[in-house]
Amino acid sequence: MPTQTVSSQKPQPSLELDHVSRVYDGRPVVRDLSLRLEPGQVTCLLGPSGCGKSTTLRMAAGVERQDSGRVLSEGRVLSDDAIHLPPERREIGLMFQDFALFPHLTVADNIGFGLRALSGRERARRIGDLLDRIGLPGFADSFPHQLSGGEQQRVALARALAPQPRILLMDEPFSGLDNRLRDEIRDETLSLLKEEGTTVLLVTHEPDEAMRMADQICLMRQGRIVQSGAPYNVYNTPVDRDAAAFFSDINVVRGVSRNAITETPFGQFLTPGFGEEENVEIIIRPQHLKLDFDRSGSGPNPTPQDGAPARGLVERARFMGHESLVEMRMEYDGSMLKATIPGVFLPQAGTPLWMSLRRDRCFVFPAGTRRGATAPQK
Ligand SMILES: Nc1ncnc2c1ncn2[C@@H]1O[C@H](COP(=O)(O)OP(=O)(O)OP(=O)(O)O)[C@@H](O)[C@H]1O
Repeated sequence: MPTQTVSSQKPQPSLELDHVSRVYDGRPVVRDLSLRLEPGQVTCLLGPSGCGKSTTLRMAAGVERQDSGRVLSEGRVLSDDAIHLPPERREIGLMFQDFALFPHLTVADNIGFGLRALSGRERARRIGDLLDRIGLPGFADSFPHQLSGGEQQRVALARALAPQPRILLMDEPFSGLDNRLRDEIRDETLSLLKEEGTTVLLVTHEPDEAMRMADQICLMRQGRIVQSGAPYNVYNTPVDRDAAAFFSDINVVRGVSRNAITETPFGQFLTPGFGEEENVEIIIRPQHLKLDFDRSGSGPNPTPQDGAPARGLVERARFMGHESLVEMRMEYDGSMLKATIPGVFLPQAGTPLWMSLRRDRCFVFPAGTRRGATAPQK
């Protein structure tokens, strides 16, 4: 096999992209991107449409060749300037959005498509086992057109996993399913992937999907990975304002740093490392903005955890199912802030309420910059 081995002291990732780049028509769409898939883990490439996720996945698969950089598997070079193994020689499974089953083959033959090397008995055993595990034991002789969308998706997953690929690359595999079914199929898929111990790279533009599925999220923007880590860390310590905003609505409180302190209607924030007179943005998610009733013009006492409260008037309140969304207009400067409150809380428009910010959930960034994170305020 025309491959080379690269020595390394660290445990080898199942798949590694090493400084890969891709240019289309003179436009860089993947820029110097490095990524490691750890064995048995689900890694989600998450980002807005057009940021280069699918191109990255196609280079990992070998369907497409990078202009520069390398693709390795367990330290073995799969593709670089000299070598390029085709997809079928990479022991990689692929599953795309249009998971097109072969319409003229039965469910069993679709699942068994990649198992032609096995004996008839072994093949039948593996197909039967997978049919049981996807919850479709009686469907072996059905044809794809006789199945619902969710059932077809399950069969496509079984087909992709049947040859026991070490690595499965999935490009928006759930996007053809309706919302309710999607959650169910995602959970089933994750259980099956974990049972099989498959290493997965999953491309999605949906933060909820990445949070639900991933061991590691790689957040992409304009051809680069701007942040990667466990879902909890990526959500709770965003690298910049846009990274925070990708996962939920955000509130932005603005101020100016003077002597390493930024005054806001919610009290002082420490802004060490900021320039004198530098504009500061304090970001907080709506669920971390607290609301309190107005008691004859005064609010709750300031605390180290929540800083000082600021008063506002309810602009509108809406019931969203499991929570209520309250939009507040700040008395201080007329700006709008949003709070989400669990359960039913629907104050009348014009009601005065006091808002405070959970300090440990605030992110402080220089205004208008990307990737300039400082630590959350303690
Ligand atoms: N074969 C191609 N030729 C020219 N441009 C391409 C080609 N494939 C993709 N592009 C462009 O490269 C950019 C990145 O595309 P890519 O499909 O990787 O993004 P994506 O993040 O997966 O987006 P989406 O979620 O919409 O699929 C896009 O602007 C796209 O139009």
